[in-house]
Amino acid sequence: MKPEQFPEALQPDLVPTPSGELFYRCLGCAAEFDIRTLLYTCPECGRVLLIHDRRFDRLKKRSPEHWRRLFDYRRMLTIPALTGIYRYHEFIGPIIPLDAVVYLGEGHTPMVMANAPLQERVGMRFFFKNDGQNPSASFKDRGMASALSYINFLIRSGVLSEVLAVCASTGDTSAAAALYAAYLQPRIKSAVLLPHKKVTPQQLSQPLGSGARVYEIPGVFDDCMKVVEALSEQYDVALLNSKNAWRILGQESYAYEIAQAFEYEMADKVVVVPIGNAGNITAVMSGFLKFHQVGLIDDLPMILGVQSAHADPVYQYYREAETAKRRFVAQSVRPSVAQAAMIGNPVSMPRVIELARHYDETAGRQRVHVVQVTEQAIMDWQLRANRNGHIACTHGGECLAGLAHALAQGVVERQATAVLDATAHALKFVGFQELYFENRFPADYEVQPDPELINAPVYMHPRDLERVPSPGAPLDGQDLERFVQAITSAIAGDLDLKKRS
Ligand SMILES: N[C@@H](CCOP(=O)(O)O)C(=O)O
Repeated sequence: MKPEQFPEALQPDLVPTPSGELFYRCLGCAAEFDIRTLLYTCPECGRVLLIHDRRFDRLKKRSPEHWRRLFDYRRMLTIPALTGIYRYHEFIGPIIPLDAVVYLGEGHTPMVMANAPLQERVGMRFFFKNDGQNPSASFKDRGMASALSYINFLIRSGVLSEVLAVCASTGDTSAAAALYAAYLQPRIKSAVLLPHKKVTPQQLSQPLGSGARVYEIPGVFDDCMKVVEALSEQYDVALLNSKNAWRILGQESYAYEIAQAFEYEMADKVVVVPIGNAGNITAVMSGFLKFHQVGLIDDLPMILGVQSAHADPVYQYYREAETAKRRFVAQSVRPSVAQAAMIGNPVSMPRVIELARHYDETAGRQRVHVVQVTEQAIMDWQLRANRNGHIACTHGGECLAGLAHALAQGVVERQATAVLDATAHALKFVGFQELYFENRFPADYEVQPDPELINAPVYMHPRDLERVPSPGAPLDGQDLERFVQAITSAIAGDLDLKKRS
């Protein structure tokens, strides 16, 4: 639909133009900094930053009803820049002109309702939101679309000319960073740091394919992150991890899409996210808070963060019930099937502490919870979900394990409806499925396969078959007939099929 075909009352606001006054604010000392500089930490005290809009209150001048209609009608526009996360332009990056927006197909991922048997097994109604259906097959694309649109904007405004973008990654971030950088080459190039042998082959293939410079280093993600921080402090590079507050803005779109999908009725909703570097839970809380501030939603949904017992620093922090006694302690992580979240020192922890406090305060009760699950539960629930028609990765399994656990503990009510973040596509983590099916998990993962969930291919090669086809050597005539009949009978026997009369 063309803008002039939309209702008149919406037309002036349909296609957003740059507005607002963004600035960085330090979470430590509250110092404020110009948005036109690439900043990741406070130059004064070294703490992380968040981006605020000095003119945010202008958004309250439009009624909630007007916003809802605007977002709904924007769905019908055919302008590429408004097709992805920038449908929520005013909330995500109002200073970015639409011609600087980088859109590679991210956002608006499907919410798939669990089928009846799976809902019954878990004990409540829930959906997976499949962020594995983003272009690089994970939720990180939301944040990269935002961070790279911002860099593109700086290049177009003449603030920057060439950019080397760097990130540390357990796999997904590097895939997304390399993809978006490749789209903007030659002005932007990327280099990614991965912990050697702690990234799946599928994830490793992604930045390689996009042409990034890929470094593998000893240690775990936290070590890569330290090097990337040092690089960004000492050299002119653009850090693309979620330490970069522009990443958080883009990932807020996940919350906006959920609110829109439920017609903004959030009172009885639970949003379940796995926690690794903690950028995602930060963005989800921040997104819902912004929509609440302008009255787009009346209630804040419950946020349920989930961590594996092998990498659970955030869970350990919140385990202490008394706020004043809580102390964050960075952890040394153990091998985890939720490998993307194998992080002992999440860079967004200060943001989580601040936003969770604000979230609970705004809701007037505890609305942010963090639970811990076992590696066994993650694998079992992931496979169970996929057997019921989902494409959840291990982190989707982690969310489902967390939901089942929270339900059993009474943290989540049975009448609620949950949305689980399937953060990446199952195919990225298929190696863990293989280890499970072949019962080959190294002992430190602490995973034993449930025989009911194991599956393996059946090789059909009847012994009495003298000739079988092979590539370049097909069968024909009677040989082909014998082959087809022998395999048909063998499969029918295995499946216990009754012959048609
Ligand atoms: N799970 C992440 C770790 C880095 O997270 P980020 O959101 O801070 O970039 C990954 O995929 O690399």
